[in-house]
Amino acid sequence: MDDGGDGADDWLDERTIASVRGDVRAFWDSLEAQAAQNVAQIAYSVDGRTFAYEAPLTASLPVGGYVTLNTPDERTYLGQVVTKSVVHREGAQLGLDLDVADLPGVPEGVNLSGVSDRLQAPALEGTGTLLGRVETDGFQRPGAGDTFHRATIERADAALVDRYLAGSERHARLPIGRALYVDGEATVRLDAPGFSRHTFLCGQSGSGKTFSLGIVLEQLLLETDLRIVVVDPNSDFTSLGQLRSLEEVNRVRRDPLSPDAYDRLAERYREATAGLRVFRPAAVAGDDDEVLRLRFGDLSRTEQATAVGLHPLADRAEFNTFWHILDQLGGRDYSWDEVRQAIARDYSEAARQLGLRIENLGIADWETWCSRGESSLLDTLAGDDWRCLVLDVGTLGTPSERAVVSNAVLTDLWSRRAEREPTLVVVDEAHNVCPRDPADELVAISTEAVNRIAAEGRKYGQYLLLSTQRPTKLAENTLSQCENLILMRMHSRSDLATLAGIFSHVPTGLLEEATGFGLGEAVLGGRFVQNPTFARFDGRLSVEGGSDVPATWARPHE
Ligand SMILES: Nc1ncnc2c1ncn2[C@@H]1O[C@H](COP(=O)(O)OP(=O)(O)OP(=O)(O)O)[C@@H](O)[C@H]1O
Repeated sequence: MDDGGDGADDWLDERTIASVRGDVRAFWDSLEAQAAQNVAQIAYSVDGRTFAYEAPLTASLPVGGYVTLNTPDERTYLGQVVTKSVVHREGAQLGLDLDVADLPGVPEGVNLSGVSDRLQAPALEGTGTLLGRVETDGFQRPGAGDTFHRATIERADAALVDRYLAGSERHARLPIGRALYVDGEATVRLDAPGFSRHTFLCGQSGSGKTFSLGIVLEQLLLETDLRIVVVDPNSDFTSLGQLRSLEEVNRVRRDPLSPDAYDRLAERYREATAGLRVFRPAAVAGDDDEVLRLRFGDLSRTEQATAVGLHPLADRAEFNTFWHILDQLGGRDYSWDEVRQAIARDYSEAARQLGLRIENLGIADWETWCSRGESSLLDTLAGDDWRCLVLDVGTLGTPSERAVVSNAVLTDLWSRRAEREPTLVVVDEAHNVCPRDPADELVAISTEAVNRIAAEGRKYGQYLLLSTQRPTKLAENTLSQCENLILMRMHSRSDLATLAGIFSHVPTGLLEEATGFGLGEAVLGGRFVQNPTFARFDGRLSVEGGSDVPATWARPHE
């Protein structure tokens, strides 16, 4: 730009032209804004199962959210948005014919006629699932005849969503929280029979897995008769039988309980947890707990040999001596002390080596072992005077002790499969019990035991609920047998891709929402929900066990 001397007129001309350009741009922008506003909010379905929609950019249609679709022939459907993307639609071709010749400062010969361009209108496009045709008495599953064109689409009313989520009353339903992306309150309930499939609960640290698992266990106790065994590595469920105070219950609930409702609930919870037995190591067991102990004879021969680190070929002589000593003890009710005494009475070199091995490994010092006459955890498991067993393995002294207890329980449960007693086996931090790459022989045994239940347990009434932070840490065979998914906050794209491969009944677009979840939020998929459902877990009743360290260290300094 030349702005000096005789060029002043040119400068004026350019400024005028810039101003005209600005006006034209503003006019154009206003046309595009109008075009964007005028995008129709409509949907169509060509198969009666799914729908596609378009909507203005500002329409509030979150992925996972519920929508109602009203067709021109007055049918109403409830749907769920599964994908959403922004597209730039081509609008009308507009031509400009501006007469600028008379504007002051416009040089002769400048002409703005014949300028033409195409309007661009950004819009939302996406797809969804048709969940049901709304009838006066409920929802009809849509079929091939449920196709439509140009239905209106808008966010569904909370009452309608609540009605849909209430499901059928033919079987127990477990209220676990509130539906997400609903303008109002809609309760999410899990279908109790869905727990006859294995369940995988997954989310990164601090996403609320343990809290949510607690809610699921409380509701299973309250609403069903399913037996539950919890392998609890962080002492998180040792207080499962203790109801929070009314004030504490209401602190973690959206809809507060009245004192009367709390009293009624407390009574029901007392009854539901009457058969709850918490087993903890002797050093930490309280008055209401039982001592977590095993008899050495409870273990299978393989577990016994693995516990003392013996390999049948690499340690031929010691292994053989050990085997003979156990044979001589006979039966299965011998204690660890008796095994040690029998080894001490044997003066062979192999027995001496065996004694040294046991001493060096420190196995004799494990607090897990019963003395003769003391009852073992497996005695309780064999009886029928329990409803739920919580095994606080986390407080045991060594990883080997934890593995031996988990192995004994899992192997024993499997050996009782012919009893066909429906039992849910809950393993928190499951990557320690059935990891993808077992670190040692003891963990290899527990991995195998969980794999067995995962593969064949269902037909004997043995169901798994496995919780962990990362799916890739869990044994692949086990994970691939899980049908139910509770996915909480998860940032890792590769972990989400793994889940998408296994839980293909949950659309990938819905799984990806997990990257933005807040505390306690989850997407639920599988047999215990009618369709993938977004929820915030809400309403924990019992006291949390191993709580996080409070962040008092981060208080601002005075
Ligand atoms: N839905 C919820 N409502 C209120 N508080 C919650 C909720 N979910 C979790 N919390 C609280 O958030 C904290 C972290 O939750 P939690 O221990 O369940 O996370 P986590 O995913 O199990 O973590 P980690 O994998 O590290 O054990 C706890 O103090 C818990 O009380």
